[in-house]
Amino acid sequence: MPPRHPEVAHGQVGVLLVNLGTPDAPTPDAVRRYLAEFLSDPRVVEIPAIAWKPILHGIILRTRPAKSAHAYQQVWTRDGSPLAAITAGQARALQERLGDAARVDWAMRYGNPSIASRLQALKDAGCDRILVAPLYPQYSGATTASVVDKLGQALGTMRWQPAVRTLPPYHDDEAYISALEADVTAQIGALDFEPEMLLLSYHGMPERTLYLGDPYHCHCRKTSSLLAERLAQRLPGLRVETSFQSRFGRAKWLEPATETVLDAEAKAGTRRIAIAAPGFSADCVETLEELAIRGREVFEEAGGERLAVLACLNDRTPGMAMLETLVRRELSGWSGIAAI
Ligand SMILES: C=CC1=C(C)c2cc3[nH]c(cc4nc(cc5[nH]c(cc1n2)c(C)c5CCC(=O)O)C(CCC(=O)O)=C4C)c(C)c3C=C
Ligand SMILES: [Fe+2]
Ligand SMILES: [Fe+2]
Repeated sequence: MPPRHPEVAHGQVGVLLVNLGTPDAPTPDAVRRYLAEFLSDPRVVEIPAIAWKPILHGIILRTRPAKSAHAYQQVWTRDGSPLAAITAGQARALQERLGDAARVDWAMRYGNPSIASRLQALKDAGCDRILVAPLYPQYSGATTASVVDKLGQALGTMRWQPAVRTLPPYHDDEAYISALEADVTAQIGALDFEPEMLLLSYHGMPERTLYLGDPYHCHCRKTSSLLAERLAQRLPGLRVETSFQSRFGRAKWLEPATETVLDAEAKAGTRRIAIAAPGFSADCVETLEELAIRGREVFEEAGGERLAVLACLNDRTPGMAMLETLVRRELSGWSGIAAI
């Protein structure tokens, strides 16, 4: 084969947005495939494989897919899984904002489209400098680090690698806090009732990870305190609390649990609550089903009257302006792209 280097496109900058991943269809089979990959990641379940595999294949993958498929069916859209549809929308919106400065694509850590396939696609399109942006504001080993692990594996198969850098966590970034402040304030202002309390619900993690040095819990708390400080000016009198949702498995998870707070607040007389999920860049089964359907049931059964589950930043203006700022900052210095 003659050398093909001179003909190969190069000199472009790429941006790869990465989120968690989602099943290809809301069916038990597709959910089983997705969960098998997700829950085999040692960053997610930190139990030695020899002990975990029999539990995963013997119990979890026999029982959970049907239950989870039911949850996915309730939130599935014409464009597929909300998480995938919104992430694709974020990539389109960011491409519009960046224009010729960079080529934007998106991938999922588990399932499709894979990090390896979109990394290669960017490389084939001439991107020899690529920013990989895990869309997790708060760092955790199970999310941010797992994306970087998978990126490393993909690079390990490439003869001619692009130069890469990764977006750092942005839990306390001025651009992120301002986007949340603007978005939450606007959404609460548009409600037909006045909430007594704003609950900031983050995805949970096993509590043990906190003692092992994972900064996730501290990052969540920091986001909450920075946002609460801003909201105290904009919405005085609104009580802001933090909780952790989506408990999985038997170990102790970060507390307080979102469900427990909704139940206890209603029983203590709180009638009107708004929930925001600042740790999720895009609405997904965890916000649309767990919070907006099951959370509402818990709150109403305990005597609560109004529950508003606010939308995530998604691909609307405040969130996209934030992403543009974060990405331009990382790209500045690459091909003369200016930071803003
Ligand atoms: C935003 C940060 C997330 C952290 C931290 C996280 C940790 C974590 N998750 C599980 C188990 C499950 N998570 C599931 C769904 C899910 N998780 C996140 C994000 C974080 N997870 C998102 C965005 C989603 C939604 C995916 C979608 O398709 O919409 C699920 C699957 C759904 C279900 O069966 O309930 C599981 C399982 C663990 C064990 C963990 C930390 C160790
Ligand atoms: Fe999760
Ligand atoms: Fe969940």
